[in-house]
Amino acid sequence: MPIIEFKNVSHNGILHNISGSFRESRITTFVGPSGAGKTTCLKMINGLLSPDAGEVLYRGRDIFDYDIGKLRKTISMAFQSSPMIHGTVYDNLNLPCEVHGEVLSEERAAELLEMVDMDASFLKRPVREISGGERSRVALARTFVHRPEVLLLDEITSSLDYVLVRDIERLVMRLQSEKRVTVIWITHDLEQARRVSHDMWFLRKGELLEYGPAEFIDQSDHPEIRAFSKGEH
Ligand SMILES: Nc1ncnc2c1ncn2[C@@H]1O[C@H](COP(=O)(O)OP(=O)(O)OP(=O)(O)O)[C@@H](O)[C@H]1O
Repeated sequence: MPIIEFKNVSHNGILHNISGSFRESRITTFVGPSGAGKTTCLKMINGLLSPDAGEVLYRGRDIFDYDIGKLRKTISMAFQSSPMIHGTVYDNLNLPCEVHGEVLSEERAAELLEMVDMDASFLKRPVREISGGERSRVALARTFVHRPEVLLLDEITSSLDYVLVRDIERLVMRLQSEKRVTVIWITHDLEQARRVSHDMWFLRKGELLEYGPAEFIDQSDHPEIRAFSKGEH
């Protein structure tokens, strides 16, 4: 059974009758031209938006049948430019706990940093003093606070230079394979999508033109996909 499934999902004139699924413990990237509805789709998966028609299923059940607070622990999200609050790295890692009236232990915080190859001395550092690459690592560590089953990543490398982009890609791939999480990742960068994807979803103008194992992006007969894969968009 797919871990997540869209069934005839439409939303606000932005998404049109989307039906498709995501395999568990895989990296699926959302690709397609700007304005295609990628972010809108991602927000449907953790209940930030709801369909006007159709349903989004998590392990076979409509996501709105779940307690939405619990669901957001299971399905965690990181956005473009890694929004951070003022304060220390610890304060930022603690944020998802604070939202749920919990407190993150120092030990767990150190463990989370270790997962992203940072040492515990960073916990007391103000975030304004850390580098862009370290910020991205902290943002990624933060998505793991509640031991999620699914990570939703929206353009997490778009503000980084090429070397750091590759570092973060390797990190996500390592964490995905170690923790067996399901990753759903929006990227504007088709080369990045080719490097990291097991599967892809190709969206255009709110329609899902094709999805499945990533190779289709270079083998599709669909003229729109062929043009996109050759950079003609
Ligand atoms: N709250 C909203 N109200 C009305 N239109 C919206 C809203 N949010 C997004 N849109 C529109 O819906 C379309 C899809 O937006 P979305 O952000 O999902 O696309 P995207 O594929 O993620 O785009 P990009 O790659 O540029 O980030 C766009 O035309 C956008 O302007």
